[in-house]
Amino acid sequence: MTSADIDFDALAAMLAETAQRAGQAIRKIYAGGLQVREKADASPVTDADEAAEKIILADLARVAPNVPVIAEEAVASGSVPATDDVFFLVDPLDGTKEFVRGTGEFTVNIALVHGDIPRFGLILAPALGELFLTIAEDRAVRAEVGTDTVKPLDSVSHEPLQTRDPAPGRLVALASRSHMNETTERFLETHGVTETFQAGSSLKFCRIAQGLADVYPRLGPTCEWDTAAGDAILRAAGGVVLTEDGTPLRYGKAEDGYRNPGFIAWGRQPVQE
Ligand SMILES: Nc1ncnc2c1ncn2[C@@H]1O[C@H](COP(=O)(O)O)[C@@H](OP(=O)(O)O)[C@H]1O
Ligand SMILES: [Mg+2]
Repeated sequence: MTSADIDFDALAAMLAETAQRAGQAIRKIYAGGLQVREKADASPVTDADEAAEKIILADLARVAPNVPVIAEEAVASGSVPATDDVFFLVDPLDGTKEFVRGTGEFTVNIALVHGDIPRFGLILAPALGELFLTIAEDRAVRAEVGTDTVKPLDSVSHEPLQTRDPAPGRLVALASRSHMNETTERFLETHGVTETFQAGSSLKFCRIAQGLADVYPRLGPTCEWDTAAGDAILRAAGGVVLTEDGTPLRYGKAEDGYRNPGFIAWGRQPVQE
C-alpha cells in the first residue's frame, strides 16, 4: 500500500470523530478520579491512555486493516509490529503529566507516515475542544469542536493554519513545561528568542502552525508518536521540523525504537547562518 491508495478526506472525516470519542473516554476517566501508574521508562500512564488507544486502534483496524500501527501504549507493552513504507503513529494521550496535573494541555495524536515523512496529522485537545488536522498535503486547519458531543468534521467551521514571518532577533519560543533542560535554555539564549512560553504536549506544534509563536526547540528525547501529527500539521501550515544538523526529522526509525533525536520546530525555514 502507498499513501496514494488512501482517501485522505475520508480518513480526516473518520479520525476526527474517532479522536473526539477517544477524548470523551479520557475526560470520563478523569472525572472518575485518576490512578496514575509508572511505565518501565518511569513515565506516567493512566487508564485514560489505554482506553483512548483502544478506541483509536479499533477504528484504524476497520478503515485501514493492512496498515501497521505503532501506538505508544502497545509499544510499552512490547507490541511493535514491523513497519513498511506506510504506517500510522498513535499517541492516545500526549502530555500525560499535564493531564495528571489538570492543566488541559494534553492531546490525542494520530499520524500517517509515508516514505519517512508524516503526510497526515490530527491533534485533538479534548479539554480545550480544539482540533487541528491536515486536509491536504499543503493545507491544515483548526476547528472548534467543543467538549460536549462528537461533532462531524463537516458540521464545524474551519480556520486555515498558516505560520507567521518571524521578527529577526525577537523570536517567540515555546518549550516543554515538564522537560526543560540546559541545552534548550542555551538554544533560547543564542537564537534571538526574547520571549518563551511553556506548554505541554504536541499543542506546541499547533500554536506555531497558528502563527502564535516562531520556534519550539526540543533538545531532549521524544518518540515518533509524540511528534508525527504535529510535524505533519506544521509542515502543511508552512513550517519545518529539523534535527540539529539542519535536516528534516525522519520517521520509521524502527532500529532506534522509534525514538527521535533532538529537533527544532520552526514556523518558517530558518535562514542558514
Ligand atoms: N526520556 C524520554 N524518552 C522518550 N520520550 C520522552 C522522554 N521524556 C519525555 N518524553 C516524551 O515527551 C512527551 C511529553 O512532552 P511535553 O513535555 O512537551 O508535554 C511525553 O509524551 P507522553 O505524555 O505521551 O508520554 C514523552 O513521550
Ligand atoms: Mg507523547
